[in-house]
Amino acid sequence: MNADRMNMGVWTGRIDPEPDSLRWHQVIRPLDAADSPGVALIGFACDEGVRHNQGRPGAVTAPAAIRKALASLAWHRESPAYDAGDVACDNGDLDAAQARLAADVAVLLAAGHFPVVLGGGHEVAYGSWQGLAAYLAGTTADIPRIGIINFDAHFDLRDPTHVHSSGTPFAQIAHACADRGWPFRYACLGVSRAANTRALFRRAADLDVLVREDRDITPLSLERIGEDLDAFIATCDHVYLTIDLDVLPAGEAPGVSAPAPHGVPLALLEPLIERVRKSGKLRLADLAEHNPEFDIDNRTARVAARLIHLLTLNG
Ligand SMILES: N=CN[C@@H](CCC(=O)O)C(=O)O
Ligand SMILES: [Mn+2]
Ligand SMILES: [Mn+2]
Repeated sequence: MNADRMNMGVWTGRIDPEPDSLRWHQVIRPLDAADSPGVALIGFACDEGVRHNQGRPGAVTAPAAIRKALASLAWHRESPAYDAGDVACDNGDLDAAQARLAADVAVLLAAGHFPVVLGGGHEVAYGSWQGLAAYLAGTTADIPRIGIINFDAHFDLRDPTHVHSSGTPFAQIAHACADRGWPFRYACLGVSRAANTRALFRRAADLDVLVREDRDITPLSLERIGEDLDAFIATCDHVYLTIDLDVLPAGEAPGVSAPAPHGVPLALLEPLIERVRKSGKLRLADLAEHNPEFDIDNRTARVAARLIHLLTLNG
């Protein structure tokens, strides 16, 4: 494993004296103590891509902030949870950091774990996806149909020709799929029309991306959008879920590089994420763009922790 920065000391919190009152910090163990498959958290302590994308750096400390928020949440799982430590971005070499994350994600998948990657800027996605791709390439002769479901205010489909950043991961994945002769199946939900240029909308259309804008995700449309998501998932063999926390309204997630004036509230996001989890095809998830420097009362870290709790509820 490339992840080395391990600090189990972050896993502390309240301890209730009554029985059956466990919290994450009392249950989670270091990965090297793993004896059976479970959830494996791995941090991507990197905001180099945010820097390359003219954003506000700070996401490098997000993995620790998210672990801290998760530590005190109630434990409702049956199978174990492990902390695999952090992959860091050394000497600003983003491509190398993504490759090291990918290698670790592939190892975790091969061991039967459900990896949840704690970004980091959204450049984490290129590392996460490469890990799933490497694992699948090594285990099946068939061409894998990977569905990427991104909850995000942004497409992150910028042209990666000149710079690799937090704004380019899905364009990089599209190129990687084309090189391999694999289909590129991408759904981006929560997109802000105001925050994405016409060029990006055109690229999304050219790539046949399933797009739902932030303002179109309402209590009334939720069921229909859920059905659209189910139909998308039905065309895929494996799902990679990536959640950019800037999809949430700025009031719910202030601690991000690019806070959303509109956003999609957690109350609408959760039922959609539940559908993804219940599909039985979810292999890998990550959370991106948390920036603790701009958080207010750990709101964003708490939302991230709650989403991890939701994603791992029935394991
Ligand atoms: N991962 C973030 N991507 C956004 C950032 C937008 C911004 O910084 O305003 C993007 O490139 O569009
Ligand atoms: Mn975003
Ligand atoms: Mn993003």
